Amino acid sequence: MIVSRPSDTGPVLRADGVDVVRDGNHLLRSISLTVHRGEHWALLGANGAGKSTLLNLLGAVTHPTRGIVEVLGRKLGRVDMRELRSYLGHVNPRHAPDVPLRVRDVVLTGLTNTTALVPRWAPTPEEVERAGRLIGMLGMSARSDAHWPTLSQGERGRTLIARALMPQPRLLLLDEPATGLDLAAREQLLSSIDALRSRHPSLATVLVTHHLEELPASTTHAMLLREGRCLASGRVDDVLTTAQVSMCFDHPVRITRSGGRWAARADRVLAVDAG
Ligand SMILES: Nc1ncnc2c1ncn2[C@@H]1O[C@H](COP(=O)(O)OP(=O)(O)OP(=O)(O)O)[C@@H](O)[C@H]1O
Repeated sequence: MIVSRPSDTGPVLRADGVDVVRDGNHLLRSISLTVHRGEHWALLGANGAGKSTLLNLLGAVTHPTRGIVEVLGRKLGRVDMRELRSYLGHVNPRHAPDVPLRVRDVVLTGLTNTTALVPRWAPTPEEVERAGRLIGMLGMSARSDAHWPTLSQGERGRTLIARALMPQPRLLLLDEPATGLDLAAREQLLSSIDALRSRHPSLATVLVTHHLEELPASTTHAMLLREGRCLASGRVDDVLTTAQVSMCFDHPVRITRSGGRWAARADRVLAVDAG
């Protein structure tokens, strides 16, 4: 079992020949992926493609059935998963505090990885200051005294990212962070993610989404999943092509990139041909 902080060198994540089988169903087949410092990966695929299953492996939540997964240089199966999880930030949009905490207290619970403030635990002045800086970076300073139930969904999302960053993780996992956000809230969130990445150049991130419009411009790499298999993986401009994304979603779409961001439009000519 590990007792020391994971090493700061080598790949942040490595999966090699990973299969996940649950109740006789193959949820992932032969998945391999290496994520280095400073890389920002997008995991894309249709409903049920296996994105959350893969993110749960990368977040040291579950074990693979076959193959190797190394998180921060530690091989799953040989480590204390709970301890390993304390070294990475995992933003789960379904997270909810047990009690109606204020934004800055929700962010501080990132240090204890709990849903409430731990009794008789107190953050250091440096930790309080860091929480304030992260709240500012995520554009939430004006709301830092607001209580969780009064926050909009977009404000909750940004609060949870600040919370996940409190332990100064080398790896941040984002599970559909823009789902349910209106246009302005989505754009604020994506700008915050871009700002975060440029201020922390050695941070690695993996972001799951169904929608190319929800990818921050700072995305560097992508993996397309279809029915549990990797269809394409590598540098983002090599992966997010019209042909590959159409195959991934089993629907003809045309992919464009402008101002760093992506858009997918149904390709009517191909759709008619396909029909
Ligand atoms: N414990 C389980 N036992 C059997 N099947 C499961 C189990 N967990 C997930 N699945 C199935 O595995 C497939 C992949 O699920 P997963 O949640 O990883 O997909 P996803 O790409 O994240 O989908 P979505 O975009 O809808 O969230 C789905 O068909 C799901 O129903």
